Amino acid sequence: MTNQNGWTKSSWKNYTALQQPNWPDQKALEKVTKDLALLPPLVFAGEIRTLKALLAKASKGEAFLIQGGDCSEDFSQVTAPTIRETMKVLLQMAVVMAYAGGKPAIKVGRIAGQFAKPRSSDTEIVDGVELPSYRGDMVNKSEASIKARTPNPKYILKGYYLAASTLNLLRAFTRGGFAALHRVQAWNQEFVAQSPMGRSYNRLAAQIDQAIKFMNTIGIPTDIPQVNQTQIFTSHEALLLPYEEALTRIDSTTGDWYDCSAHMLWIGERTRQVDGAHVEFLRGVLNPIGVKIGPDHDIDNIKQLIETLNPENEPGRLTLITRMGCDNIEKKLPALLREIKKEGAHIVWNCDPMHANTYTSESGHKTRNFNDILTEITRFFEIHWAEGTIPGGVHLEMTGKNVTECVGGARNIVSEELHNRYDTTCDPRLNAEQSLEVAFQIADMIKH
Ligand SMILES: O=C[C@H](O)[C@H](O)COP(=O)(O)O
Ligand SMILES: C=C(OP(=O)(O)O)C(=O)O
Ligand SMILES: [Mn+2]
Repeated sequence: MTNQNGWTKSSWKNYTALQQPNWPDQKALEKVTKDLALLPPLVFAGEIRTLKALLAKASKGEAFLIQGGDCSEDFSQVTAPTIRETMKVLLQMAVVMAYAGGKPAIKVGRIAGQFAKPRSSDTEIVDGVELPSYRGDMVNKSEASIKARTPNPKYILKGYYLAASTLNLLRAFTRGGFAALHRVQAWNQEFVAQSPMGRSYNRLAAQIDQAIKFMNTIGIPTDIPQVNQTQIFTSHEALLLPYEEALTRIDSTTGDWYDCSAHMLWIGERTRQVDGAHVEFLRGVLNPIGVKIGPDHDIDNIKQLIETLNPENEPGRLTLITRMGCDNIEKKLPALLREIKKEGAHIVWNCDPMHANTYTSESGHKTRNFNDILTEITRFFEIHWAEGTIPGGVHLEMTGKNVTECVGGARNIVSEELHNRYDTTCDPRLNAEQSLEVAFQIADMIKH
């Protein structure tokens, strides 16, 4: 079935798709995608439209987007504690934005499907042996052996089921009372509570608690969805196009196409070619779409991407996720903002302060420095203020766990400590305390 300009859910196949795994068994891949196409969608189109409406507010400065989660979700970490702790940090960050920053936060996880990774190189050398690179748990395993690194399409199906169970738990927590504002104090984790950030958070939580008690005292009902419930949306990089196609469905209520693998999908820095398969695929679904933009972008090319992905200039449809690096952002972002502003395009400008601030420590760990991350965020805000554009959100690699993957922060993790709890299978994440610290800093800026 075709919609505008020859798009179908398979038309991407006529274009070049970069960063696809070398599946050894094409027949097995086809079988998996056929099976997937018969399985239920993971999200409902109505929820996707709700997110788009919220993002339209972020594009006007009336809300702030917090998008965050693992670089690469790990199948073995799809457990209740891991999901709960990541969700708690997102809730904490959102409450800090809303209470200290005075702006409602839109919570979007890199969760329930962030299982496929683009890599700089097809192979890597581990202990002198050349192996295919790890490309995410939906593709191969991170262990260093030829067998583990061979792409296997059955992992796609496993990823679908794990995404479904993650979403199920998120819905239960956010709708079933766990995320109620009465419990704002309980979201602080033990290892964070004793830290400077944890103490600031506790003070803020106590004030919210008092406000709710006061409302109860004077007879304002607090047993209402605005207090009792919340919504966490899902997102991932739409990299594995056979998976995305299989979950792309017509919404029976409107007749429109949606990619029902997640509420929001983004296109990575490495796959955003205007004439590439990823752009072709995403232009035809009505979800909110993100595009990563690194320091080597060409402004005319970004204009073409905007025209292709959002020809109607619909607010909330397009989020541009800039990841320039703390040293490059002042050179690169102002001209981009100025030129796109001239076009009158409605954009949610989102700051990814992680991906251009990565380096390898002496110990051999891929890491990021907390100060570089904060510097990129601060400059992002300052540049937007100077250009008269709107800083709409932040995109973080983070976890609720007490990992030691990024150096710095209030506890000043040093590079010698990275090996203590370095659990990521791909890029280094902020831990719960470092994430909360970022939230307080942002809250200060969104009050502006
Ligand atoms: O998360 C993103 C990418 O997969 C990652 O940054 C690329 O890393 P690499 O250069 O180690 O392949
Ligand atoms: C691969 C990623 O980012 P980018 O496309 O910006 O490099 C990512 O977000 O993990
Ligand atoms: Mn990453």
